[in-house]
Amino acid sequence: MVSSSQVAEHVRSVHAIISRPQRPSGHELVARSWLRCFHELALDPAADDAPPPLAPQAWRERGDRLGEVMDSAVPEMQTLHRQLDDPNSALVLADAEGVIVSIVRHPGFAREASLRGLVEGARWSEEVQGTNGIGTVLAERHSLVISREEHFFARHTDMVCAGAPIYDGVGEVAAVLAVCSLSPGGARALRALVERSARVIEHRAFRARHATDYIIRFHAHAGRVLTAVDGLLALTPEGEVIEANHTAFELLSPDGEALLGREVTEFFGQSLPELLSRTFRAGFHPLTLSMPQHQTWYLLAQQPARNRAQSGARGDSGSAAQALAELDLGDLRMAGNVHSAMRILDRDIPLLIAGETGTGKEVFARAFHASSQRARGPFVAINCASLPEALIESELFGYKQGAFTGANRDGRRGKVLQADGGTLFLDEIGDMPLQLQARLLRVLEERKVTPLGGENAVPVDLQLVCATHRDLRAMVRDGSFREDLYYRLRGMEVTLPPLRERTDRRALIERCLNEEGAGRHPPVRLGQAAMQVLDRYRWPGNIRQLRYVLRTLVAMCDGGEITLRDMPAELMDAPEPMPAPPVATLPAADSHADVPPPSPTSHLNPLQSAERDALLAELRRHRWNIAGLARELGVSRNTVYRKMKRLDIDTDTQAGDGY
Ligand SMILES: Nc1ncnc2c1ncn2[C@@H]1O[C@H](COP(=O)(O)OP(=O)(O)OP(=O)(O)O)[C@@H](O)[C@H]1O
Repeated sequence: MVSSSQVAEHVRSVHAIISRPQRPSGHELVARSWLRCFHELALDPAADDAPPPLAPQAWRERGDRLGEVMDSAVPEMQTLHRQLDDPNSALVLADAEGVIVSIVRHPGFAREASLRGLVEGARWSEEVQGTNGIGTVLAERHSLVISREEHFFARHTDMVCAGAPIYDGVGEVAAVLAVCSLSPGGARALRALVERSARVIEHRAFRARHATDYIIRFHAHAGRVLTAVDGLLALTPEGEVIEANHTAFELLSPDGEALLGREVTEFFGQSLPELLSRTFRAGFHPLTLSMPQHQTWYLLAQQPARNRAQSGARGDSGSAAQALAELDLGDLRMAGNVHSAMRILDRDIPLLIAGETGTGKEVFARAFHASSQRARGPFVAINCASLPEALIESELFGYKQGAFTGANRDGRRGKVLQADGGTLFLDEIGDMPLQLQARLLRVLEERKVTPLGGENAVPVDLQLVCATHRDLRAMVRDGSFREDLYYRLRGMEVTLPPLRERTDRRALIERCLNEEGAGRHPPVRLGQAAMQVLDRYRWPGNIRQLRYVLRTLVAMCDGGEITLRDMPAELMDAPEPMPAPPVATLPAADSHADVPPPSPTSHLNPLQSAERDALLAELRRHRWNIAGLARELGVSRNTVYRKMKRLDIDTDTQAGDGY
């Protein structure tokens, strides 16, 4: 806590700044806030008490009023909290009046947090808490960091607080996401992380709120379309703007001119139906629109994720299509796939999922089913590659009693009929024998099944989803797959990217780790260097292999953290480094803070760089005591020196480190 001499010192510096006519440049924002606190709000910097927090019912109601923002914030806050990995911090969501409605913190920080008023129901507006990373964000309407002595109240001067606004669809601040930390360092990085998470929350909330509206996603930079920082417009079927996200306001209305209620043609020179059909023809890749004033927009028009009738019928407005949406972790191609699949939900169009083994084709099929109106019906999966050819037919179409020798006496319904009212998932469809392809085609065309040995065709109503890792088009060309069936199956085709090409790999690794480590106390985390190795590995077995590796790591992990030393040798010795991903995932809002300086070690391959980072981290942990590190690793000092040499770590590096 802050001592009385520090309080006196702080009060003196507050008075010095607010009474000075000329304020030091670079601190205008803080000085402005101090002036507000002192003159307009008549606050005393030495005051050391705050009003009690609101009663639980009152702050819970405020949280409920945030609706989709609250729903989207909860999982994102958990992810950010894990990423920050700071036991002395609290991550909070406050409403537009600065009242904390949700908080995530380490259990060990609970007492410190409540001593500082970082509890649900506490109000952190400037009126109550002076200059701070929540109230000052509300006053200034942009993300910022309030660091230690920049707080108005002396009682907060041992804290760093970074906050970012979350906007609603009409350009107003709906909430603030903030992290308050007692740990030293990293304020700029904190701000970038909080800002990015705020954008993710805002984006998800916007899309959930407008699941039944037409959406335009756009940006002036091609790489930002379909990320959490693109512009979003929600439109009526006539193409009128209903709501816009903050980026859209910034891009289309930089001077604050009206945006809502205007027609989309005014901005992009084309009507909504034109944009929709061009997007469709472009295979759901962003269009390039060159405007007369030399402005170029990259844009994608999307149909409603759900139609209104469906949303009513499901009666779970927020969560429909959720299972599919959850597969979108930021990779451009996955986002496109999810979007394409959403478009055909409940429209009786077969889905064909292509992709290497282990890329999540079955997971995608299940999510498609779970997001549809058939979610309560059966999901029936059959792997055409794992069944003997002779059995596929009876497995699929069933048989009447006594149809063939060895058949069950009572007959069998077959998978197709079992899937009635639900989804039939035919995995490895490329392995289906030609003669059965003809039968399947007939079922799809007639929507009726005749079991083996039976006479009467039984009507069936199902959604068909097929998957393959083969090149079906080539199979059609060489005659091993029926062309008519191929076109019948691929009403919509999505290709899942291999893990090594996904730009959201880290998020996916985090997600799989959470699932594999569910229920572990303390939760298992990945150290930075270990994450880097996983991120850069080639993953020939894709997500399936990733899950096996994580499962083993979790099982073997004694403490709470998986480190480089726990990594299996095949990952460390991988011969080929990962190629750089094709597009950036989420450009951080504070992009300057994130641009790394040119590396003196750029001749190292990514795996070597990961090794270098890990060794550097270990050296720092040992304050560059090589003998100590060697002892801990159980190797000779010479081995450490050799490794340092090979990885370009020398005493200059140490000097740059400040040791
Ligand atoms: N988005 C995801 N999040 C978490 N785990 C996933 C995801 N996608 C796939 N997985 C995991 O990866 C593994 C492989 O997934 P799945 O069986 O769907 O792949 P597949 O492409 O159908 O494989 P195959 O072609 O070999 O049948 C499973 O353990 C699954 O849980």
